[in-house]
Amino acid sequence: MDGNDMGAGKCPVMHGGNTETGRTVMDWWPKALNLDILHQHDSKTNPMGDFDYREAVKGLDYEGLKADMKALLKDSQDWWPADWGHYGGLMIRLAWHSAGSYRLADGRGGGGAGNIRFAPLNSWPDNGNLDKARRLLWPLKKKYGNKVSWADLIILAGTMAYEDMGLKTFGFSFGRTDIWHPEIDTYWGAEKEWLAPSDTRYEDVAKPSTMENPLAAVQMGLIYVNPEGVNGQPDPLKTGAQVRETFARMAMNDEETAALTCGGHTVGKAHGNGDAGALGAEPEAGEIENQGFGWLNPNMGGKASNAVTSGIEGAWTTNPTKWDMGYFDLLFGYDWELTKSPAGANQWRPIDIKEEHMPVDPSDPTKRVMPMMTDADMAMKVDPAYNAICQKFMADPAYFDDCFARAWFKLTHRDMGPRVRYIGPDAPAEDLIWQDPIPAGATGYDVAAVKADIAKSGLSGAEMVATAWDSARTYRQSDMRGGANGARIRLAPQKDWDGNEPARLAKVLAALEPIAAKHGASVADVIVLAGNLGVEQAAKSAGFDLEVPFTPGRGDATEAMTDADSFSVLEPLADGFRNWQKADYVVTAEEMLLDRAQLMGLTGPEMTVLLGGMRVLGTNHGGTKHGVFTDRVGTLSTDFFVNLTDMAYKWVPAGKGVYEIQDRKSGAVKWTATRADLVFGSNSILRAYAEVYAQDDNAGKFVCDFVAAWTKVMNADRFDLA
Ligand code: HEM
Repeated sequence: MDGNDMGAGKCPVMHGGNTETGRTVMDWWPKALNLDILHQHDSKTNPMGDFDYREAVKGLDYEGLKADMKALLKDSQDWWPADWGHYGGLMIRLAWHSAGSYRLADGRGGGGAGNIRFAPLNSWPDNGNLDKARRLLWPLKKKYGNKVSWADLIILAGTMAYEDMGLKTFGFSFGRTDIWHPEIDTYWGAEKEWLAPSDTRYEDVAKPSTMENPLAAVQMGLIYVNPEGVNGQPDPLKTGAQVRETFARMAMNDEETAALTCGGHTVGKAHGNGDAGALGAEPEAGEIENQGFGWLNPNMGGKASNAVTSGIEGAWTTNPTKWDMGYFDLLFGYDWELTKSPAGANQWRPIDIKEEHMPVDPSDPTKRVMPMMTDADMAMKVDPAYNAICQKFMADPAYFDDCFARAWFKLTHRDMGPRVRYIGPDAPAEDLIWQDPIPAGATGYDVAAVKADIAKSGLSGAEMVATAWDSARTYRQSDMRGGANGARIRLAPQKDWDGNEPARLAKVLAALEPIAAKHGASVADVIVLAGNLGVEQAAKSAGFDLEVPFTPGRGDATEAMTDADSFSVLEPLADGFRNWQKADYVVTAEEMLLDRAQLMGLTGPEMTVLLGGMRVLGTNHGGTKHGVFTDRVGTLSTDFFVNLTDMAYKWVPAGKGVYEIQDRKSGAVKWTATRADLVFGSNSILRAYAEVYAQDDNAGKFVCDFVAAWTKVMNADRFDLA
């Protein structure tokens, strides 16, 4: 019998492969660790192979693309006609929704990778009709090809739209590399239903700060707030409070938030002139013949004014294709009353508006139509703090222009990391505090002499390794912040974080800072060099004479260059690698370990080898016994893996998150461990990795792999070398 012999009652179709996403082999155990988040964006899913986009874009005809973009914005297509013959509003919304998924808490989301091309973002209710915007851009993507990524093209489209409509922008950087499948590490919320009521993600929806972290949108499928009000109930004051919290979670203060909202709605319009219920499915659920288009509107009839997107209908200003002060003129020039759009959405209407203040119909310049405000726009007038900021903008339009231009630049560039990563002729040269600036460091000093002085400093190997690790571990690839470069570990707030053991840190810095000064090296370099020395000494006591690779040139940041508030989100609440944890976190130690490894850009084997190494180097927090798996602390041995897989021991729970490693025969407690340690024996994949390093023939491989992973962590933020 072969696979084609179908017995009675069996499915007549060959169906051997798991070809749908609805059920994966791991669905049986939804609580199992999702190690796949460490192995995304594999070269096998990338049609471009090892193509280096950030190099290729340097050969782009920048001015040609910008001119073509401005022409495209005004070239209305019959299949999706432009409002007033200008796609500016639509493209700005595309760029804003691309960038606006960024959240400060974990640095994930944002427009830096072109993820809006894929589900779920391509099908979020809030991203309605942005599929059209991307398809409109296709001719330019096709023409400029490999030299421009989708991610860059999308942000450029919004920025050129503003420029074309009259704003002097703050600049633009290329350099966003596309991904080729959706990120699987980003947590967008636990809801199973689009636009489920806000209450599911708040402890108390009346208190915006109680929204679940790291989320930054009030409902599943929205970019920020519900435009109709909290849970769809209009009340501008309450909506204003949610606007404040959601934008703060995107790293925006009140002034930036007001500038963005008012400047965002200075151009374009909302679409709700028809029956929202008539729209087809979102792109990911669409019929195959729709070719990736969603929200198909049977009543469009080739007319821009019939479009339905949010369900809200109308423009905010009299001249919606011009960068001007029109938003303030109408919002503050009239009183507003609640009304419903043709699609039934809650929105606000001006009372007794003068005919000449009404915008014209997007499809018919001879007809004037009502403008509108959303509940979030009304918040700009009703909320006292936003109102005061708007008064300042109205009194000084040049100030408003500058605030908006800077906030738009921050919105669209924040997740690109430091300024050294910017590419192209329009990248601004000014250092901005949110870029976490770091001055260039010295390279010409005598590295061997520095190391010799560190060796004489009296610091222990564990002290040196732990300090270098603490300095580097804040790095997150999600928005390329943190890391050892800048030596911000010696500044507030980092120097005072519990996890950095302030007393031990102060002692180590007091020993290393004079050495840095003596040799003209940065403290950042000397911290890493000390860690490398600690690793070399530990390898030597295991019988391996090696030198950890080192490249000088890190700089030292100052307090003035450090936005202390925005650094507080980088504080590790747990670090499974150092077996350190604050008692009251909700996810388990192994989940924290996995999350940190993903943010640091480590693979599963790298995470394994680093953890196993840290456990024998004696770097566990505060000298507690947890997680010391060896009788020869400070030797870079495979003891963690050997002991973990040794049947002479058994593992016994001994209180919250702590386990005793007992000798099976005598019952004596040999060591203690936490969940972050035990998962390397319990998870089937991690155990397979652990077994590799426990094998007799892999002690040398372990040391090599540890040094390679360590070097990767120490250099993760060296964008100056890229
Ligand atoms: C307070 C948060 C915000 C809310 C609740 C909000 C809500 C909305 C809604 C409901 C629409 C109508 C979509 C449609 O039906 O086509 C819209 C459109 C638009 N939004 Fe916002 N928005 C917010 C912030 C922003 C920001 C920060 C920007 C950019 C800086 C922006 C730029 C735009 C633009 C340009 C359009 C017009 C789109 C077009 O002409 O097709 N919005 N917004």
